[in-house]
Amino acid sequence: MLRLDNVTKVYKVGTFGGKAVTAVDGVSFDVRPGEVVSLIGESGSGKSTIGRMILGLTSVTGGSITVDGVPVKPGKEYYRGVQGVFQDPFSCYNPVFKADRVFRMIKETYYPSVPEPAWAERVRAAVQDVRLNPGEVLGKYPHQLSGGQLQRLLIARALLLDLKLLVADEITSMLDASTRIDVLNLLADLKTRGLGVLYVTHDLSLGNYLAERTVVLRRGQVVERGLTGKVFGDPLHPYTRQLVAAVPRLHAPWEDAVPADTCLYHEKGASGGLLEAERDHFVACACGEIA
Ligand SMILES: Nc1ncnc2c1ncn2[C@@H]1O[C@H](COP(=O)(O)OP(=O)(O)OP(=O)(O)O)[C@@H](O)[C@H]1O
Repeated sequence: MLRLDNVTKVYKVGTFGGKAVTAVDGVSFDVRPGEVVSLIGESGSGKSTIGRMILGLTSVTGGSITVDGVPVKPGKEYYRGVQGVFQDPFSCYNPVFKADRVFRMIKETYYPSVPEPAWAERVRAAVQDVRLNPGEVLGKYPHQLSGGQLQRLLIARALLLDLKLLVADEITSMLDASTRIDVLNLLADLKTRGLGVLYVTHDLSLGNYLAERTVVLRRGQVVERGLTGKVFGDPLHPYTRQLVAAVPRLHAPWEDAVPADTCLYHEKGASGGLLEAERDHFVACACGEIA
């Protein structure tokens, strides 16, 4: 469904755009219907840039991004099937309007001919689907709702469309632990409706909890990707090993990652792209990481 092929993003920065920052460099992966793929990497690795390109919020410099074979095309039809939810739910609402105005905008744009009572029923159902009580949340201003409630209303809003793909960018980072799990479980529910979810996070344990497949990004490049159990159960790239070793564990001391002394990619004589080390488990060259 979502497919990125050799995608690159170069930002022009500095006076008159004289300098170039390569934020994303030759990235390829896909998201299938009914699965969550997590995009993991340190700050500045290019995760949000990838999300923004998929949502048509910034242009692609090279390569291609398609949804069901169709290139990203910002506009009404595209956003009917592809939506984003972001880290700070408050920034998505206008504080002077009641929070459920986000639903009104969907109706005006996509469903102007649906009669009001039928629309109100659809909104109520979508709000219940995200485990909120319509009577408690509809009709309130954003400041009268919690971050978790606002985040869920944004997901409900997305559910009112014929959604194929949801880009969820750090959506749980401002939530407390119990609300975070609620929202994560909600994303997991979306899978059962056949939606694809790209879950952007720097938190490996949340990605591990939720995602069928994982893409590990470093400095704009994919260093490892594949089935989540394989990527985190048997990390092949030194950077992924560092990430796994850095996950805090209760009642256990921090562990150092085992330093890599060989590059699997070159050991296996791979060239170009990623090495398929085993089925559904790919790794990049790690020569630059070997001491
Ligand atoms: N609009 C922009 N103009 C210039 N450079 C940008 C722009 N947006 C991002 N960058 C640069 O691109 C790189 C990737 O940024 P991006 O926000 O995609 O990373 P990220 O992995 O999402 O980071 P974080 O986890 O901190 O949000 C960084 O070096 C960043 O400074």
